[in-house]
Amino acid sequence: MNEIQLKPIHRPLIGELEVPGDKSISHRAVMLGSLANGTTKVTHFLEGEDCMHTVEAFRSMGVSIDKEELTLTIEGKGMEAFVEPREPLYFGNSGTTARLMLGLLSGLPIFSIVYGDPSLSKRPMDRVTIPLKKMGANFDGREMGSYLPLSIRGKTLNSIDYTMPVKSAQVKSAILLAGLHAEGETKITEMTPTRNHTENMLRAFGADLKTDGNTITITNKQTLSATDIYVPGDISSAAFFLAAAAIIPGSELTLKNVGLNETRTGIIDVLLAMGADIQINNEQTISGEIIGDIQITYSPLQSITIEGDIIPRLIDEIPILALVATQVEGTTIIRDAKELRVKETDRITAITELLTTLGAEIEATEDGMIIHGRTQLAGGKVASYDDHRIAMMAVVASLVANDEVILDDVSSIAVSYPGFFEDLNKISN
Ligand SMILES: O=C(O)C1=C[C@@H](OP(=O)(O)O)[C@@H](O)[C@H](O)C1
Ligand SMILES: C=C(OP(=O)(O)O)C(=O)O
Repeated sequence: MNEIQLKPIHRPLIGELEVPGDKSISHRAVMLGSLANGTTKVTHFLEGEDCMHTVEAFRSMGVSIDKEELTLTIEGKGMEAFVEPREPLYFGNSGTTARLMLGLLSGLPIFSIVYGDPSLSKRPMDRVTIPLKKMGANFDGREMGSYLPLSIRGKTLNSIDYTMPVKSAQVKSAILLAGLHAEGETKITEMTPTRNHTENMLRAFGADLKTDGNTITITNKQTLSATDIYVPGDISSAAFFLAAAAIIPGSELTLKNVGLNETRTGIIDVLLAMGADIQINNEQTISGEIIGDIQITYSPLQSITIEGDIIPRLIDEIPILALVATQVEGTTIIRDAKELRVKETDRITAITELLTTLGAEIEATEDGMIIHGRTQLAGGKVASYDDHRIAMMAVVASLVANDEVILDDVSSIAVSYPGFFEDLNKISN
């Protein structure tokens, strides 16, 4: 255990930061770079534990991936060059690695066994194995292939026309990756748009992909061509500092080169709707993704209701938004977010228990939370539930608490934000 005592800071956050690379885009760059023909250079890669598990998986299948600081050089030789991994592939805590790799591995001509840490072993995999089995994929594992560990005997798949029952970019991406190697045309329809980084990056690698409303069609037998990828700053990491600046009077922060893909910017829309003072500068498009600088100046906020189609656009930011809600006037309602129950931990329970310990007025509902603001948070002893986003939320909570917060373990933060405390120090000293 890596317990930490966190003291309130009682001063504004001031300055400029460049947050680490986007986790979703980093995973996808390794996957597509490995499948492509030629050399792919990935810059501003996220060296968080989750993305490193993706890198290690491809190295175990014979792909040469060189890493120098935050630059990867991937020597892709197409899928025929993949070798059978000798050992089971370990995906740690990473749901994205697990779901996307199941799609990719089921269409490769190799046998593999995949597993993860205790948290990942509890997360549902049937949301991808059900549609992949419809494509002919061969899985075996507990409860008919619903949970890791799973074994996969890859083969040529059939295409499908699939309407997704869950709002999940991981499911969409798994089917798209399987569709790359399936016979014919694979069609996926989503009820609500989810993050579209797989689609953007497949296009950057030259794949033939059509989007018509909420339906995406991919044709088979595609050869991907290597291309260089710059990974924008992760808005899900930036969210912790945006939120901190939004609730600490006098704060003024600029977060540089953050990914602003509109399937991810729900946090900005919510903070603006609450009354935050946010400006976006220097917008540009690189490797098919919009990036820009986010400037935030503290201003008093009001409660709102967060529900419906915006939820997938801020799903990973709900822990930090719940903390913001404790610091604004009025009652904030979060609903339609049942997915939080199957993340690294049951995040609805984790958020509610943690913030209650610190004196917040918050109640859990089946698919969200109701939070009554504004409360002065107190100190206390809290648990991270081994979940990086809960741990970082607790750290931000400690900045506005009136006494010391003791957090049981901070090691999970390395999953998505290895330099989190260094970056916090840069703007809080
Ligand atoms: O595709 C991705 O990279 C991700 C999709 C989301 O999960 P779901 O697809 O399960 O909603 C998100 O919570 C996760 O952090 C990353
Ligand atoms: C849910 C998350 O990631 P994953 O599903 O990849 O574990 C997250 O980063 O908050």
